Amino acid sequence: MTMLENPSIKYKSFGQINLPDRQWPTRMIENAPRWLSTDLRDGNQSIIDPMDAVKKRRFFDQLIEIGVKEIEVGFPSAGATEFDFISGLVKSGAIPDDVTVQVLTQSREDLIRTSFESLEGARSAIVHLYNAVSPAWRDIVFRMSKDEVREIAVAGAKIMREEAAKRPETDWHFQYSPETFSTAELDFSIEVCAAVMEVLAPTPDRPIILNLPATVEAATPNIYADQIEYFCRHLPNRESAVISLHTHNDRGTGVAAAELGLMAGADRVEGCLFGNGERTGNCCLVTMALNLYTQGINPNLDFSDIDRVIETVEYCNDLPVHQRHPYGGELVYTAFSGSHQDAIKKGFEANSAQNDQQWRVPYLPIDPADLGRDYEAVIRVNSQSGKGGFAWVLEQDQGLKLPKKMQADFSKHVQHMADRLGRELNASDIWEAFQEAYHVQTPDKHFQLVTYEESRAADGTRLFAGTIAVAGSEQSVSGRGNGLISSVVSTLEENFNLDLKVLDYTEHALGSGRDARAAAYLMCQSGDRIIWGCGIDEDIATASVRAVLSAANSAA
Ligand SMILES: CC(=O)SCCNC(=O)CCNC(=O)[C@H](O)C(C)(C)COP(=O)(O)OP(=O)(O)OC[C@H]1O[C@@H](n2cnc3c(N)ncnc32)[C@H](O)[C@@H]1OP(=O)(O)O
Ligand SMILES: CC(C)C(=O)C(=O)O
Repeated sequence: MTMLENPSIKYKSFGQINLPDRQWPTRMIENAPRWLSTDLRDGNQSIIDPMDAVKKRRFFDQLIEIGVKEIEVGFPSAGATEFDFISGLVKSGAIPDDVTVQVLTQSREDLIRTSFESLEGARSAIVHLYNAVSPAWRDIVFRMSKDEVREIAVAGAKIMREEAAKRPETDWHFQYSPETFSTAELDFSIEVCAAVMEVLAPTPDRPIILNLPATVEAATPNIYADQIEYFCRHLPNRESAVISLHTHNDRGTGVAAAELGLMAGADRVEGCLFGNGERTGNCCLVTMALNLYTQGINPNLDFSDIDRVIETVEYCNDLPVHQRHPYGGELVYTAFSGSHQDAIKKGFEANSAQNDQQWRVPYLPIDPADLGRDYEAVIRVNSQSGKGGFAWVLEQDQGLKLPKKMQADFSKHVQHMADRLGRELNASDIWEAFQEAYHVQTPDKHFQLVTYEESRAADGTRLFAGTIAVAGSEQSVSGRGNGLISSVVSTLEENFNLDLKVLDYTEHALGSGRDARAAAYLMCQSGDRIIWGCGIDEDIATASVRAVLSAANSAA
């Protein structure tokens, strides 16, 4: 092979479809399509080690749990593993009444007959026949004329009709795919499909499924949409056909093509979870469905525990789901960077304060909780993070709502830890940094609270008395009146030679029920330093005394 100076000359533009009055660009998707999962066929045929029966069954059960109602369970004539799995599944009674299984076959007599045999006893099933129709396959693979290629399909359809008639106990449905549809002449695809329809005689009540594959994605998604609209407009007896889409992702736009294909008039979408499939994969059903969800359309598929779905898919396919895969990837809701974290934190606060249910959180197109992801997936802290990030983690993990100015103070400690460790900080790292920075319940500190009691004098005045351990030895502190904090501060100043001026104080309840506690935050000036303290205890009064001691420890 010689190297060309400009290899792009090997390829030529796909060109346009002659459809000047195309309607799809002004249409919207308004309803969920019918979904077919081809994970157990197109997905399975493209993985290094095809699934065994155990994996296939686990995948099948997962699809049922998600709510997929049409499932291509395999290619029965591929071999004993496939045949036995399909036949076993049919006989096991594991196919729910509202689920229809589908099998794929080339248009070859022996393979079609084997496919029907595998479905013996099924309540209802779809037999899916295919043959390629585009010029390259006609010339290179079949070495046949158009008429001969059309005849492959017609002959196959006749055998399907015959095999179905032999087994009237099953509710048979037929599907035909003009494989390589998107690179074939549209009028020829229509001609072949119409010929198949003549044999199988579909009606509006018992329609045929015509599945129009972009077997290899070769053009922009608008071209595929044009092809679908053209096909729908020119197919004779259109009302007796369900138009199904089967896109691949060679150009990275398999989902986009399927979305535009729905606007162009299709009724059904075939694909695989997380886009598994030949080469770059099939249309990703997760992305497709959740894209609808974010437009206010119920996709009729349940991804509320997406991690469980990922676990199944990764186990059965033995392939990882990429961390950035739309909706499911481990990192797709995660913000590490400061300004993103700040906006997300504010978004969550605004979202919980608003009355309507409209989701409006910057940087998050979907509520991760809808897919079973919790706060840990959303904000993660490393050296790129800002105060919004760790404040969010502390709030979610410990319930602490740090005052804004204290966040800035704590930020230095977090930055220091992130730089020192050179890795992401998890919730327990941040909590450890916080406890260390503010001497929260650290037993080796200068000032420790030993006892604290509160009572009322006869005239109602608040009295408090406590014991502080200072560098190992115990000292009493006491005070009266409402100025609990200032009393403790002045006791400390008088007895322990401390210089603390209280600048700001906030407190809030922490947790609820039997776990209810309180947190108090204190900002003080000591000389020319600004010092923060934090106290956490069962009641506000004790928490605030602890906050004073926390600040005192920093000042000491
Ligand atoms: C785009 C898609 O994903 S299509 C689905 C593809 N999936 C699979 O192939 C997985 C399962 N397949 C298999 O296990 C095997 O292909 C089998 C067992 C079904 C058949 O194997 P083989 O008999 O060795 O045939 P093979 O698949 O190599 O096909 C080659 C022959 O079938 C013909 N052929 C290919 N597709 C079709 C078709 N859809 N209809 C009719 N004939 C076809 C080819 O032209 C070729 O004919 P030739 O031998 O006269 O040149
Ligand atoms: C058999 C058909 C539907 C197929 O898998 C494809 O064209 O990709």
